[in-house]
Amino acid sequence: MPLDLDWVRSVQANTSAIERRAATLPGRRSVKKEYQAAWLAKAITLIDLTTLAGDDTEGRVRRLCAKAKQPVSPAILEQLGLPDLTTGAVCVYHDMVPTAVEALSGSGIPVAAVSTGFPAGLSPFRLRIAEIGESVAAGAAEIDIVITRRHVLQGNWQALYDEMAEMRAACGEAHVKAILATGELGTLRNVARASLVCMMAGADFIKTSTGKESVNATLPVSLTMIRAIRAYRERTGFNVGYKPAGGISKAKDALVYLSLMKEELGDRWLQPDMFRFGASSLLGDIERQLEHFVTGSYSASWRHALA
Ligand SMILES: O=C[C@H](O)COP(=O)(O)O
Repeated sequence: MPLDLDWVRSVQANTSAIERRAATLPGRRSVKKEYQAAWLAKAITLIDLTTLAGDDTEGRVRRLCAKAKQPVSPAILEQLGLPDLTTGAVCVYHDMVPTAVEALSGSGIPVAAVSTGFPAGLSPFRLRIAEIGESVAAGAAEIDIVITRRHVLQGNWQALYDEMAEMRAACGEAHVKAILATGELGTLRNVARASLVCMMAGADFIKTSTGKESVNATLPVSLTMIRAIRAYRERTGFNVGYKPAGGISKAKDALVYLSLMKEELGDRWLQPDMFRFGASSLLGDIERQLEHFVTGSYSASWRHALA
């Protein structure tokens, strides 16, 4: 849709109310036993299993892809009655896209590439656009772009909209997730406004963080972005997906996020085309919990070192 500046400037965020609501979430009694196992299995299908490290190698990416195809040991999956469970996607740097595409071939698991000069997003704009094209040509079905934080901090919504719209166009058929790097946006009001502008410019998903900021996904930020998605849906009829990313590494945290999605947006946002966790180590903890559910004992975390 065109940029609606009146709408953007009218958006406010009541920080203390958002923080109060977010603080009630982790302390609640959680689901137990088979209900917990079912929610954790659901969480696995929503993970963008990620490696975004300077020392990534083809070998590491191939191991990660094997893990995405078979996220939990076959014995546990058999007991759960879920033999075909996979993660939602594998997320890598552009350079690793061909390796991931080859390793996942035939599995139906999409490859997501972080493009546009990730994580700072400050390389020349034409190079950021070219990088998207190269990632798509290499087989990435999903592109995680980073926005220019400066545009938000300066309230230059037109520049943010134009940037996002051009990146959206460069993605073609690929799905685009807009990383806001919320830890660098200063206020929750900025987070809400940036979310809205990216949705207006065509983002399929809005995503909290690169995982490289000093503050990554948080519940107050998530509540702010989820409410922006809800407002956008109510006003335009378009569903936009949500991806919290960075620092989500415990199964119990995943359950809190899923309950938040269910309460705020409903079951539609518990499907892989509407919700993802961006996480490098969450799967290992979920696997431990599922093993405990099936065997009654906890395994050492080193047994689940990968992912
Ligand atoms: O988008 C995904 C993040 O980079 C992953 O962050 P994490 O390593 O803290 O799970």
